[in-house]
Amino acid sequence: MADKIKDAKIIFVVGGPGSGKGTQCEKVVAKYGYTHLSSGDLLRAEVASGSERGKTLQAIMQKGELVPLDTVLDMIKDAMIAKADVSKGFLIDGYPREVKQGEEFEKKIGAPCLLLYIDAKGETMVKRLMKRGETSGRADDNEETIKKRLDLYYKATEPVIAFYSSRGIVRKIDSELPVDEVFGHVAKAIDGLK
Ligand SMILES: Nc1ncnc2c1ncn2[C@H]1C[C@H](O)[C@@H](COP(=O)(O)OP(=O)(O)O)O1
Ligand SMILES: [Mg+2]
Repeated sequence: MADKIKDAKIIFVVGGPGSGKGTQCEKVVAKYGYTHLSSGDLLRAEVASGSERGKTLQAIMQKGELVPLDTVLDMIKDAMIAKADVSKGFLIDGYPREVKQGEEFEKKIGAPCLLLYIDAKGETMVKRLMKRGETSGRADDNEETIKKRLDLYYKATEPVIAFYSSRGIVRKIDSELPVDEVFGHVAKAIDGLK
């Protein structure tokens, strides 16, 4: 089963909460037909299902903490396998959150050919998340949880970027720009793939 996705084009989309990962991924889907898998969306769908696992996940996410690695990875892998036959490539959005998650992903699924590093300033991310929180209904889009998520991002996720930089697959995207300009740079990075 996993063989089907071994040779797939895999792009990691990494950046802080509210940096614009989801926004850019949607545009990539529209232009390139890639499959967008947001680890956060997969987890929130599990929460919405009302399952026991969902209840445990909700408590963790509400605190702004990372859910157990195996849970996220299994969800991503299942979703990738489900799309393997029709997908031209996969955008893995919001994963890896820490270096260990990247290592496990590569062991169980495959290696990314590109890491899009969606970069915005801390104050910009807070501002965007507070605004998103007015309508998102997300339990973690509140001031206290936002602060925890940002701290965790700097501590756990920034090392992910350093880890993949040494492989030469990181493209840093300035996400302070208007959405369409940001996308121009994202598209250039994707067009640069073999
Ligand atoms: N380049 C940009 N300029 C202004 N606002 C942006 C932006 N990119 C995203 N946003 C807005 C849309 C959302 O309300 C909010 C967070 O974006 P998002 O795509 O949901 O972020 P993420 O998925 O990284 O958490 O910021
Ligand atoms: Mg998102």
